[in-house]
Amino acid sequence: MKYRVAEIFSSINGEGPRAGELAVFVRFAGCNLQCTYCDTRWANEGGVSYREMTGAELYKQVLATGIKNVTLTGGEPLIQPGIAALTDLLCQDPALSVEIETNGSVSLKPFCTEADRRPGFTMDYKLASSGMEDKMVLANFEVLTCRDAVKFVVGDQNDLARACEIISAYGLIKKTAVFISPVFAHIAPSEIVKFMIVHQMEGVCLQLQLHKVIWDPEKRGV
Ligand SMILES: C[S@@+](CC[C@H](N)C(=O)[O-])C[C@H]1O[C@@H](n2cnc3c(N)ncnc32)[C@H](O)[C@@H]1O
Ligand SMILES: Nc1nc2[nH]cc(C(=O)O)c2c(=O)[nH]1
Ligand code: SF4
Ligand SMILES: [Mg+2]
Repeated sequence: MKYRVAEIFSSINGEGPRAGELAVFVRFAGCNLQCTYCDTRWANEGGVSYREMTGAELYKQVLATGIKNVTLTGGEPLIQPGIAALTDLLCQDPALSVEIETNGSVSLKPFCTEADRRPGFTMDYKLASSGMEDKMVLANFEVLTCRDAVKFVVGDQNDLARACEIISAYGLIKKTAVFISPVFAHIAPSEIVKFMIVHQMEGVCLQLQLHKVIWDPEKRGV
């Protein structure tokens, strides 16, 4: 089995439950969605250059970094054929902590098992401003646990109101970690905080993409 790898790099994780920690990123080529605001559109385009790598090659490269947190992202990692074999390979190593960034359109039921060792999922719930809300698999909320996270990337007040509604309707705070993050440069973080105060969004964590503060927001491989 070979995987289409658009880039591998070491950085600090700029998003999610392990924000600020060192992580090695594997970005797969290709996505099944087209979010209006996507900051990695280049990795989804037909002509993107990628390396075909086996699981063993990927594992070796991850080990060579000496970094213990591994983030599989994209593109959409869960549409890579044979992705479960790769997560099994990485997760059998007790020294590694594996996280998958996924877009909410793929069923997580086959992945969220009772197994001791499985990846943690950070699942986006795509809101109206992404143009992809109708693609969301709502049944995923039944299988996410405290090992996982749901992220709402909000572009406007309408998105904020919808995120608030979903969090409450599905009791997400009791089940899993919940993040709200602005579409970069589209909505002021202070507007989000104001909304959180007014709507008493206890247990929700505002998150800004750290790597876009540290480096040029357009820079790849960071
Ligand atoms: C590029 S996506 C790749 C993983 C997967 N396809 C997904 O959407 O979750 C990784 C994360 O970046 C976020 N993201 C993409 N473009 C963004 C932007 N312009 N501002 C803020 N977050 C963005 C996505 O919402 C997602 O949480
Ligand atoms: N530093 C850094 N952290 C990240 N966390 C999630 C990312 C992603 O694109 O999925 C990402 C990314 O692209 N860079
Ligand atoms: S699902 Fe993720 S990679 Fe795909 S278009 Fe949306 S943000 Fe970009
Ligand atoms: Mg990114």
